[in-house]
Amino acid sequence: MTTDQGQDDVTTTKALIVDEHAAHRSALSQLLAREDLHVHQAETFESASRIVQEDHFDIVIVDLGPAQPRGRAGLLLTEEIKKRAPTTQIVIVSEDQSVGLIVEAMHKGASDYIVKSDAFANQVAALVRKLSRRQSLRRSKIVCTIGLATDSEERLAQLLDAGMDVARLNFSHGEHAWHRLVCERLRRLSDQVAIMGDIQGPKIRIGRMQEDRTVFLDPGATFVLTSRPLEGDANIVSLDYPSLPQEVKPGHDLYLNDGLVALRVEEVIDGTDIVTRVLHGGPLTSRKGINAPRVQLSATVPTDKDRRDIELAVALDLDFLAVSFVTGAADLERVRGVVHEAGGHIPLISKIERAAAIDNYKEIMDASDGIMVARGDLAVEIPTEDVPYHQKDFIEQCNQAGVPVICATQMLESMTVSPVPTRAEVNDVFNAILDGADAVMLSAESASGAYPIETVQLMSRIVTNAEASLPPQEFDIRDTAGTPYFEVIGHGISTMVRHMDSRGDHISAIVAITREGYSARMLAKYRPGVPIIAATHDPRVARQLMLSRSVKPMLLDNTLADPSTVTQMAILQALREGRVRVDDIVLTASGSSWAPQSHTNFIGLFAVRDLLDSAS
Ligand SMILES: Nc1ncnc2c1ncn2[C@@H]1O[C@H](COP(=O)(O)OP(=O)(O)OP(=O)(O)O)[C@@H](O)[C@H]1O
Ligand SMILES: CC(=O)C(=O)O
Repeated sequence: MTTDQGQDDVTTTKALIVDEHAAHRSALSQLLAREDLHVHQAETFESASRIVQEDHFDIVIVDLGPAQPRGRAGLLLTEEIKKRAPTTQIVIVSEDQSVGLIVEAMHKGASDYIVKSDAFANQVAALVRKLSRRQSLRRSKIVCTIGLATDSEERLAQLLDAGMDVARLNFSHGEHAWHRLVCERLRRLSDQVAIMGDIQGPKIRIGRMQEDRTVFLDPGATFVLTSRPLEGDANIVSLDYPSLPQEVKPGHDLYLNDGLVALRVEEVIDGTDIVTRVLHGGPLTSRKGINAPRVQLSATVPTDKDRRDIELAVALDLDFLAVSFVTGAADLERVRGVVHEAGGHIPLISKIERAAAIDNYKEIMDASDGIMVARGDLAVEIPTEDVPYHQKDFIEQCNQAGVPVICATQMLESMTVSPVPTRAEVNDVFNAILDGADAVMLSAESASGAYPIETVQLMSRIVTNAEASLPPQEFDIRDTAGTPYFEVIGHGISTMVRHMDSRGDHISAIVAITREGYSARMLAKYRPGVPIIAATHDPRVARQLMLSRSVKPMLLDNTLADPSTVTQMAILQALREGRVRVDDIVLTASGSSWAPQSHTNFIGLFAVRDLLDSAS
């Protein structure tokens, strides 16, 4: 049986089910078809062996059957497929839960082993969904703004397959019901994707144009911004910030639509209407933003709207909250207060988009859980040619401090209308990774563009290429002077990776056991140049690590145990999930059971094979 042939290349994962029971095959096929997989079936190992010689499968599910020697034949099939197609993921299903058989299956190359129970078909389907989002080699992260172009379940699934790590919901657009719906869809599709809410802050926007038309402002024309409610046209439009007429003065310049349109204030009439002259004309649509760089605005973050949006963010248990128009640490203090009042705890990402934020950058960074270089507004608030210098400087300071940093806006802007970006845009994404950004972000490209999936796929390829050009150790190992003494562990692990490399013994991953995510971030700060598998029991911590470069969160499927057992279980789980291989050498970082209050204080060095041998 084959599902609908997909229209594009993001829905072509192929799976083969090998099971002697027709009823089991058909039940599982139906479940997998819902995951948009192309599903084939084989009744016997012999027919499966023939099918895999003729066709490539991404995933093969092998039911070992009730007893030996059938099980043995299934393991031989596993070995044969792995030899022929090493990238094929094999899931073994069996009633036999003996450790010896499980270990042997892993040795033969199985990615996972599911013990048959009443719910096994659902378990297999969930695992296959996970495996089909192929383990990406990319270490830096991709943030996608969700909008009307991508809010369907189908599109969201395609964004995930294409490489979205964090979904951004911009509270400047859309009703609460819409944000709630998108969140529910995302959570249904993935327990790993992080969701970031973005509060508007004291951003001034124009109101609606009549029938949401696009109007054109001609240079030299008069244009009025009014606090009176009305539907806009090419002569006048309303404002969503009623005190602006009191706060501007003749001679002030106002920029609309990310600076595409510039207006000079001539006079204010009746305390409500700002009469302006159009300096640079251009198109204008409903709800576009206004920047007033020289105006001392009285509004601060959080606004009343922000408070309502924060309550929603807490109710939806969002993983990050981006805070617009931050000017100092006090703004973050107030936002944090509102988050706590609403009964939540959400890491805050400060958006750097005001001139004042540049002056107060250090205090903002120290008070933030992450930084976003929000180049859209920043390039209007300060001279556009000054932005690249600040981008590099902010990223460098974040890297030094171990604070995750996102580079945002217009990264592949031309792909909103074209399947091919400009050469300069490709360079921009590449260079942001060389600068050291943990994540790169898409705005209109993924929210309202014509090619959202293609844009994410391309961004992922550019990022992977950029990472390949980085030196194996991204930095000269940083000094730990001035940091807490336990950060020496992060420094030490990075040094060990480098030393092992110089001997020709490559470390393939660091497995870090992390309760609150701190140790994984601390390891990432020293940019060891290999994936950090952050093993945690807390799904929220796992999602909040999605923003940090090199950190690959892994939700532990075992229950709490002492730290050394958790480390062993974590390596075995990483092996089952295809994150490490049998021949790999891994470093581990964890706490100890006899100093449970301490931070990470144990480093381990393991050959994965030894661990398997001792478990058998
Ligand atoms: N929830 C949404 N619904 C509809 N369109 C959206 C949504 N989110 C974003 N968009 C569209 O994508 C464009 C770019 O998204 P982005 O989040 O950068 O918004 P913005 O309005 O430019 O700004 P800001 O980030 O300053 O709030 C928006 O101008 C809007 O047209
Ligand atoms: C992302 C955003 O808000 C900006 O670039 O202005």
